[in-house]
Amino acid sequence: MPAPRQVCIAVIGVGGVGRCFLTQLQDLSARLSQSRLNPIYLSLILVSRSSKLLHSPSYKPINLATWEDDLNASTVSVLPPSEIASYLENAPARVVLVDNTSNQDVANAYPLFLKKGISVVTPNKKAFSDSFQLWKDIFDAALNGQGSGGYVFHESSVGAGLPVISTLKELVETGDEVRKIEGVFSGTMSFLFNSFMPVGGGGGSFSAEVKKAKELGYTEPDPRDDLNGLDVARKLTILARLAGLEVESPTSFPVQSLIPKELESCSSGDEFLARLGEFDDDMEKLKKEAADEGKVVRFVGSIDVAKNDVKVGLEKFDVSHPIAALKGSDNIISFYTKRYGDNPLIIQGAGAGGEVTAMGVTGDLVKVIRLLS
Ligand SMILES: NC(=O)C1=CN([C@@H]2O[C@H](COP(=O)(O)OP(=O)(O)OC[C@H]3O[C@@H](n4cnc5c(N)ncnc54)[C@H](OP(=O)(O)O)[C@@H]3O)[C@@H](O)[C@H]2O)C=CC1
Ligand SMILES: N[C@@H](CC=O)C(=O)O
Ligand code: NA
Repeated sequence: MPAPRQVCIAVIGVGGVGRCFLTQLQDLSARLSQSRLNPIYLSLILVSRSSKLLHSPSYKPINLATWEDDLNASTVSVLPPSEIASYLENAPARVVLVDNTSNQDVANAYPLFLKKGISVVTPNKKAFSDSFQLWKDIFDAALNGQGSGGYVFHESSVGAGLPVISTLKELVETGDEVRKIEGVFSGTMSFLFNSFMPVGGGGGSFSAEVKKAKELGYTEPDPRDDLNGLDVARKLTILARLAGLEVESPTSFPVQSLIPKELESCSSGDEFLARLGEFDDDMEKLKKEAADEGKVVRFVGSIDVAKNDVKVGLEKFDVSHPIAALKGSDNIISFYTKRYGDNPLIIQGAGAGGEVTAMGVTGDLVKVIRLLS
């Protein structure tokens, strides 16, 4: 029988997604360690939030049942990514870093982690949708890119746990020609328009639905990052790059913002949310204009690969269109390819929420563990 193997895990970010991930990690850890033929032991060796960090110089595993109390009791301040990388590179087994933040500094350090042999799994879009140079640096360092370092997987950076990135990669790797990708890419925007402007009329005020989307854990930490279209633009940047386009950044193509001009100078997300209701009438007008044409408005994006054309914004849809019929935070993503012809390959389901996003992260972790074992 082969010797039992160990994989060390470090988790940065324990918010809506991070907490769900840690619960899923506890289950996964129990299942892998109980395998009779091929046990694998997962050791959590670092956990951190924005203010605090828990780790041990001797790499003593953190208890997955008590991590939260133990982290709260920690007196260690958060460390810069370079120090975290130095700690992790000397761990007693291969390490997977799970970044559950939306932090740019952590994202910028992925090439460093990867070069040190540390694998990265993450729902954080920042690294893959920032400059094209950062994208190149990551995949030049990664073992599942052109490099010899750790592995990198980021399924939940688009469509939460839905298999969007793995599907696109397989289309490309098996030689299909991806022509167009289009759909609804934001759980927040989907929820907002499905509940503010449902087919058949009714719906709450726009500002009240934004607050609900935040409470449900669908929005980015600052909901302005969803409403300004940038979150969708980041997802399209990632998909366009995977489809072969050298998109320079999420601001290098047209993106429609739903932030009223007067609120662009708000100094915080809370101030923005407190004042958003002042603009509900504008959104009601948009709703009425569409209804008068027998349509609804939805926030969509598209990538035309041949034309190198990416765009994000509002569009009107007939009430019979599948995009108009979406429910809750559902995303719908259609891949038009040479093989699939006029009938696209379609992926649909919840595109935001802690559990479904964490599932994509845990799925990526399982892929890395298999590759490392
Ligand atoms: N929520 C969703 O439905 C989806 C989210 N995502 C992505 O998942 C990621 C996490 O989202 P979500 O859980 O909703 O966000 P939250 O705001 O709920 O959680 C973010 C966590 O990151 C921590 N954090 C922020 N900066 C740092 C830092 N420098 N060092 C250590 N910890 C830090 C925060 O610390 P503290 O607790 O101290 O505030 C918090 O624990 C984001 O990148 C998001 O885009 C992707 C798909 C869907
Ligand atoms: N805020 C995002 C979360 C997932 O990426 C969304 O609403 O889709
Ligand atoms: Na996904």
